[in-house]
Amino acid sequence: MASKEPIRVLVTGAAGQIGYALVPMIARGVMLGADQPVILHMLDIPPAAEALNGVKMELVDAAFPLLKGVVATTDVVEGCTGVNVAVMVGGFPRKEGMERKDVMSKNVSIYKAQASALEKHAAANCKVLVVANPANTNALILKEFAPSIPEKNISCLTRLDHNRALGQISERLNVQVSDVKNVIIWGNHSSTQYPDVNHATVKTPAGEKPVRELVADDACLMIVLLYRLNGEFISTVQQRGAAIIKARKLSSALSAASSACDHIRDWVLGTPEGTFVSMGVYSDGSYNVPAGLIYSFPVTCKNGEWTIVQGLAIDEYSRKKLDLTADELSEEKALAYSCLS
Ligand SMILES: NC(=O)C1=CN([C@@H]2O[C@H](COP(=O)(O)OP(=O)(O)OC[C@H]3O[C@@H](n4cnc5c(N)ncnc54)[C@H](O)[C@@H]3O)[C@@H](O)[C@H]2O)C=CC1
Ligand SMILES: O=C([O-])CC(=O)C(=O)O
Repeated sequence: MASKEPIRVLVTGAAGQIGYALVPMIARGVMLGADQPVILHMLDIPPAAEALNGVKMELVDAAFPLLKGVVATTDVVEGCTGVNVAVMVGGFPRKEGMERKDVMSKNVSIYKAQASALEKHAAANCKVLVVANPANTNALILKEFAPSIPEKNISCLTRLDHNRALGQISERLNVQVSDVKNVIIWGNHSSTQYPDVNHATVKTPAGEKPVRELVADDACLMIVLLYRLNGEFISTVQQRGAAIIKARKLSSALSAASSACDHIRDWVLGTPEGTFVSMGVYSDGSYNVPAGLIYSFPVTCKNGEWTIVQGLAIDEYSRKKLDLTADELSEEKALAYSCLS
């Protein structure tokens, strides 16, 4: 069988800690499939050039059969040229004493410049995933400054939060994580996100059961667990990033890299029948979320396109949570725009 044409994948911030976990996953076929050759484009800034070259040396040393080439560069045009998939991990982190506006203003200028480079030099129909925080708003800026890239092609990562929610349910109900599905992360990749289990199910010997029904199977456990699903469960997922930083003294990296692979794999190759995943995408007003925000929704993917899952019942408690995180995104949007003027 003739081998497939390589797909060019850009990773920005490739010399950083997520980059270091992500590039070997891509080179091994975790992101695009075990039969899909790839050419990696790794972009970072000049102070990281030597470290970036070290990562390139290790990629050569690992002799990945699917890896057909590596471009390691600090030149944004070279980095973006011809790429089919762009994973934007590079950004300006918040440092001690900095205000939110200072961080936003640095990231707005980075994402404005990279948007223009992608628009001019990436392959037609390039799919973009923004990982760097504030992920939703960086993606929105990228969309605004790359008007010729279809808005359907620009997304941000909330799959890590989605996977964290699956992991928490698996641990709490003592079931395999692969048997849990259809949790939803609504909104911002921040502590206002709403991890929603109302539509989640677990595969059991008796068929698929709603998580809430499973919990309710045991009347004694019901009150405790329902309380936890609406309280502790939500705050654990919302605060998981901070808990990892506390434990590792560094933010999540392997789980972020793995979730970025899940996000792109499902987007390109499709979600399994009956399964939805969470992606930060451009809101069209579904679920009365204001249009024009990059907001995390439940989606299914087919033929390289995502579609927001429609018609899910939203109770009063959930409605408030959906609105709260939308309000935060509207504020972030206004802050980002104020940095542009
Ligand atoms: N959406 C999500 O679920 C998650 C997002 N993050 C975010 O991902 C980002 C990266 O995290 P880490 O890899 O841990 O950070 P890191 O600091 O280890 O690496 C960031 C890299 O980006 C590079 N960089 C900075 N400005 C750049 C630019 N203009 N162009 C290209 N590269 C640039 C830096 O030189 C550095 O090598 C952070 O913003 C972090 O907050 C982290 C975990 C989860
Ligand atoms: O909180 C952070 O800085 C990293 C992050 O986004 C996460 O782990 O979800």
